[in-house]
Amino acid sequence: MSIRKLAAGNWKMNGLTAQLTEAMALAAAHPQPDLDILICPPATLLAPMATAMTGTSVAVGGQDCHAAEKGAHTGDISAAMLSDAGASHVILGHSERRADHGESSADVAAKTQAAWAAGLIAVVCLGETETQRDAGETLSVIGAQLAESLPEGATAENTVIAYEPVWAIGTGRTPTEEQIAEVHAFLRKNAPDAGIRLLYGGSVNPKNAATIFAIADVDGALVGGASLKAEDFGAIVTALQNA
Ligand SMILES: O=C(CO)COP(=O)(O)O
Repeated sequence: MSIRKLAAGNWKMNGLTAQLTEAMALAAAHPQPDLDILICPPATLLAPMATAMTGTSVAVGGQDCHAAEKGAHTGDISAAMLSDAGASHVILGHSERRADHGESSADVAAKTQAAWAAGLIAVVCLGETETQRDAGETLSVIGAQLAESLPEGATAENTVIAYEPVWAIGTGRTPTEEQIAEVHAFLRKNAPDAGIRLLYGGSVNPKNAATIFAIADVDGALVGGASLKAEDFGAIVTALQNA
């Protein structure tokens, strides 16, 4: 089975209007890529970025949504609102949200349902902490997160899974190729649909991208810091295209 690759950027809490030019430069540099490109900017930039990316190769996504359709949830954003602003995807269960906002895998599953109901593709994040890896618990942690974060009905069309070891995020440290291969093989075998795209995330940069993309069952990347600059993210897109 051939799986279409996905280069996804997570801008996290970075980016003002002036940085829309980075997305525009990325789109201009990759007019007809043989893969999917996604940028998930902060919510404030969703609508203007979606407008700027209309007719380009770059899709736009949110970084979180509420599990409820609407209502009295000050400061939150519903999946329908993301879609209305031009998003096609939403990142859910990022470790920063699990840590900063106490999100459980059950919360992530409820948000995933909400995303699907609004027609969004859910990019569901999983990953072990360094303590868990050191204790030899990586696959059991990933297995539990996978089972509990994905509701019934996950398919290659509505879901992407991102493996992001917590200790590799923003640290410049990456797992060994064997460690990434082991988790991705586990995810391929245990995901509800073998066609679900499996992204690796955590300190991906233009220098290590080609090595990471050569690993079996890595269908792309979820890139943080290096997705903020068109030049860096563009080099990662090119590495994925050439993998
Ligand atoms: O958390 C990440 C993407 O969601 C990875 O972040 P960095 O690429 O900055 O390590």
